[in-house]
Amino acid sequence: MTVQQTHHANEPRATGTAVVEATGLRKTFRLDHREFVAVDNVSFDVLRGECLGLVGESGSGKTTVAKLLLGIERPDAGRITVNGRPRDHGVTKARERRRRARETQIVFQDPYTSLDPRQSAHQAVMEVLRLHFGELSGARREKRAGELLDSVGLDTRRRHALPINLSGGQRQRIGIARALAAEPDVIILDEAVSGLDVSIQAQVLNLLADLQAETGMSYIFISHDLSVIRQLADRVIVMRDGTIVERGQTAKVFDDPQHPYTQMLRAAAPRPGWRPERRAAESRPQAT
Ligand SMILES: Nc1ncnc2c1ncn2[C@@H]1O[C@H](COP(=O)(O)OP(=O)(O)OP(=O)(O)O)[C@@H](O)[C@H]1O
Repeated sequence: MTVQQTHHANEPRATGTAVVEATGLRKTFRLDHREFVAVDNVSFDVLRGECLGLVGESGSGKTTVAKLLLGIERPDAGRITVNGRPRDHGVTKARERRRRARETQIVFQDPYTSLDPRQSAHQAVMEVLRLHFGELSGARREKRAGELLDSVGLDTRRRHALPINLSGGQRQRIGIARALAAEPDVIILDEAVSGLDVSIQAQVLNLLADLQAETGMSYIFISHDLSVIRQLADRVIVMRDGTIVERGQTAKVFDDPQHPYTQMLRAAAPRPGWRPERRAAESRPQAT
């Protein structure tokens, strides 16, 4: 096991209302003049207040599903609705883009590339607040920025530092604070804790669970790491080569996987007691 257990794992929170509904999604790319199917016949919903896990090896189509949901990629077939409204691709009107940003936000794996290197955490959050809550006074927005940065645990000194002077975990917290600032219905977390040290990973997962309990928003949590999915996701979808091979309540799918691919993923995942450092020490030549 690479991360500690969080205290919120798999507590039922969802309300039963679907925020996101995806039906029959298909996405192909052209590679070397050949058609390549990245996502094929993928259907799922995300309930209000739930965390849906999307698990699968690299290249299984998880990020493509996220891009389809955000409207960054256009599906070749299928339909996506968010809060009952179809999510068509290629929206150009600023007002519609803003409305969508209030519905869905994404936090990427590498916060460094998605953050503006010239902006501090405070400035990044203020920018989102100005965009979405222009009707609030400057003082109210300042107060809200302070609350958001408090909630992700960035202290006064760090919230005014530039990203280059922060650790990976601290930068990830900026990404989360910025996503939260829009008060979205759904946050997509795409390998959002994968690059972090184990202890920081556990802190960020706990933070996400706490924030979800407070706000009732939904998460789509994308990861190739079964142990982090197990901690946060109520339900899980297992993807392989662009298709869903298994789905269900997270504990049930991981404790009793039915599909050979899920069984293989589980067998390949590090278990409690697995200590890479011990293996390394064992194979290291003895000092003389
Ligand atoms: N713009 C694109 N053009 C061509 N092929 C693409 C494009 N985007 C994704 N693919 C291909 O589609 C497949 C699915 O990619 P995707 O990024 O969705 O997988 P993933 O499960 O998120 O993997 P990872 O965990 O490595 O990000 C991969 O084989 C990828 O190379």
